[in-house]
Amino acid sequence: MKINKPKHDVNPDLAKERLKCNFNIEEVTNIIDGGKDKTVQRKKIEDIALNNGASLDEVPEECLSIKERYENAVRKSCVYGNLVRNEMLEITGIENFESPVLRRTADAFFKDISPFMLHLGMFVPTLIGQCTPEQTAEWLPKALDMQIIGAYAQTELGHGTFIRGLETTATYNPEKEEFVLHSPTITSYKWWAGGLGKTANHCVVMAQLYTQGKCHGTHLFIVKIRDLDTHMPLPGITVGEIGPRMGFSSADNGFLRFDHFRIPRENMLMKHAKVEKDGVYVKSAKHGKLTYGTMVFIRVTLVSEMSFNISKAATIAIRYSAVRRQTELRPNEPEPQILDYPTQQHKLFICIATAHAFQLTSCWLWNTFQAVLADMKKGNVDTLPELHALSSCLKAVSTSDALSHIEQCRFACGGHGYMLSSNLPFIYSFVAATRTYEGDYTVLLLQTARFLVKASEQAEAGKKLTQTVSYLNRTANADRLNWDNTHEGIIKSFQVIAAGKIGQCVKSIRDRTASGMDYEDAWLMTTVQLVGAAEAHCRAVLLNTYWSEMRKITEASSADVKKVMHQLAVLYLMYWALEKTGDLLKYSSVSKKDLDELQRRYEELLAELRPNAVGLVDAFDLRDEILHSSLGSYDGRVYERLIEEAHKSPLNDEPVNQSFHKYTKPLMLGKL
Ligand SMILES: CCCCCCCCCC/C=C\CCCC(=O)SCCNC(=O)CCNC(=O)[C@H](O)C(C)(C)COP(=O)(O)OP(=O)(O)OC[C@H]1O[C@@H](n2cnc3c(N)ncnc32)[C@H](O)[C@@H]1OP(=O)(O)O
Ligand SMILES: Cc1cc2nc3c(=O)[nH]c(=O)nc-3n(C[C@H](O)[C@H](O)[C@H](O)COP(=O)(O)OP(=O)(O)OC[C@H]3O[C@@H](n4cnc5c(N)ncnc54)[C@H](O)[C@@H]3O)c2cc1C
Repeated sequence: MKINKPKHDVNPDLAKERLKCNFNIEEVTNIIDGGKDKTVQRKKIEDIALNNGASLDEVPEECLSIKERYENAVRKSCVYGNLVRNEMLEITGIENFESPVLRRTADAFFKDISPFMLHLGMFVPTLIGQCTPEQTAEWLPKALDMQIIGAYAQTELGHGTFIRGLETTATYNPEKEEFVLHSPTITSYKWWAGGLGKTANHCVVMAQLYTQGKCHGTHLFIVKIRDLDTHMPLPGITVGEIGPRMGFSSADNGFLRFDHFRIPRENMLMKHAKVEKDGVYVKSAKHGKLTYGTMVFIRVTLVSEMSFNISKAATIAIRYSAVRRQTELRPNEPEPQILDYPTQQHKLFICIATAHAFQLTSCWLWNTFQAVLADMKKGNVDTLPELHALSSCLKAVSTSDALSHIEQCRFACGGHGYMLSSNLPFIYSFVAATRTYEGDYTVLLLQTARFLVKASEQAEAGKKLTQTVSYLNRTANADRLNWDNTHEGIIKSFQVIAAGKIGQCVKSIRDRTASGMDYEDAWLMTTVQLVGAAEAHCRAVLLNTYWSEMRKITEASSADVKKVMHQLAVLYLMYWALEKTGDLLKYSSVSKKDLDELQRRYEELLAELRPNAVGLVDAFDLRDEILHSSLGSYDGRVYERLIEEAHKSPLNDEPVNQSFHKYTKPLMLGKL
């Protein structure tokens, strides 16, 4: 495999690590990419995007002022957008405009975030999923060609989670065949939408639809908010940026207020429900929640996004841990590489395994999503609730796990991991937002719990359940599972834990209603348990999917690759079994002796994986331009890069800062 040759000598410790690797790295890269041809395609696209140096910043993004950072990000977005439009989409095919390969190259341009991200990330998918064929013909080519730039304005100052509580109104006027968009209260300001503040000239707006004097709930509208030539906000539109936040600092998350702003009837996105010219409302024939489709789509894509982010953090932390030496183990012996500490391996090897677990699960989820879309095309929406439950819990758990693993990667890099030049803080703050946006963690797990409680009741009634909950048919009446210390045994025990927790939730709700509580209160009182049950279900799905997909995908692999992929999956199973010993003790016959044995095997496995650690992160094949890290580059020149980055700090532009003469010296002389 062609590796982008480092310009400098590779750090000797890192070079030695690469000699130790006992499997074919290229083979693993091909598995991650989804095949050899996909690796070739990805590399071709990366060469187009990255070889001309357009992504490089003279001054690091983080050293710029807010305005400069935004302006620089727009500049790079335009260069990048142009490359996507003119060269990259030709290779992926226009239908793959959200291919992870494009997503990956975008990271080389933006340490933080592109102000255009939501244009391709949400605006375009909404047009694809919510427009009639006529609307698609009108809007989509312009959006894909970037003649118009869009945002997705759903959340308001007062409501994000509870979509039915949104207050923006769209009132239909049949005489003029127009909708009037209005923000009636301060809490109805649209708030948060990425790219809305300064970049977008259009946006998709979620608003309460009124026609013939009746409210029909939230629907989507496409709205032009700025003049295409001058970029000035149109009359009736107040738009701006919401201010600095934890991350997302090179983008313009926006606010938007409508003052009786008129749009043509054709601007309601009418694939599912519509308003006729005379004002008659025609509801969706298929399902009431199809306007939420973009959210489901993004939740599905976020699982692969989390795999990518963990793989970046793991690459940085593992390469750094191979270079970094700290603390004598024995007097007069060289300090060991910190990667030799089992505690360090415990923090980091699970990250490699999780990146693979999420990647394989995301492919499986994507196929499930495509199958549901195909069903819906034929008018069958029966599979939608399961997809909603699955995408909700996988989005919640993958973003939450990614966040804690990335934080562990930062801890694993000690003080240097706190430097922005390590890139770990950027990765962390980006992923921190994913736990909240597109549906908060708790809220989404409670959506899954609704589905699980219904499924449990169906299992109780002897009905056959769909695939992801079919374990409830087998385990509904099981009390404590007989512990079986095999891989399949661990997966089964997680299914029994999930079934036990769901059963306990159903019992709590029933006990509470039997004692006089109404159903809503009984549900509310049980929500802490319900969140735990949905998380347990998600763990069972993740473990089962990772294990079975790993076995499938490595069927034709070489023996060494099979072995290392198998070791990672076993590590994942054991890690989670040990994390959840309390649940295992409660729901299975596992003994202290069994758990001690599991712990011993886990520690041995860390040691077995140790020689392959650097090879495994090299297999993610993340170019230095994408990693943006002083600690994680391929050549391991950690200390040299930290010093080079320090010299880029604007505070080092002059030997004495003016504040000394203005403030410090007068203070020292008692003249302040
Ligand atoms: C180069 C390419 C780059 C690509 C990059 C990709 C990465 C993209 C990054 C994007 C970056 C930032 C994006 C951030 C964007 C946003 O955050 S947009 C805003 C997102 N907002 C949310 O997610 C809000 C969360 N809230 C909800 O989803 C719903 O309100 C909630 C589900 C919580 C409840 O909805 P209600 O309308 O109140 O519904 P209920 O009455 O509770 O439920 C009724 C039944 O409907 C079922 N339901 C709900 N949602 C769905 C759904 N989506 N699909 C199918 N079914 C659904 C629900 O379960 C109930 O069913 P039941 O009655 O139990 O059978
Ligand atoms: C970086 C970023 C980018 C974003 N981009 C966009 C965008 O482009 N477009 C857009 O429309 N929106 C966007 N959002 C908004 C985002 O979708 C919402 O913030 C998110 O859905 C959470 O909603 P909320 O802010 O109303 O939180 P809240 O719902 O107010 O949550 C606050 C707390 O209350 C809890 N809670 C709320 N409801 C319940 C319940 N029913 N049961 C139990 N607990 C509950 C939550 O768990 C949480 O702990 C973005 C947000 C961020 C942070």
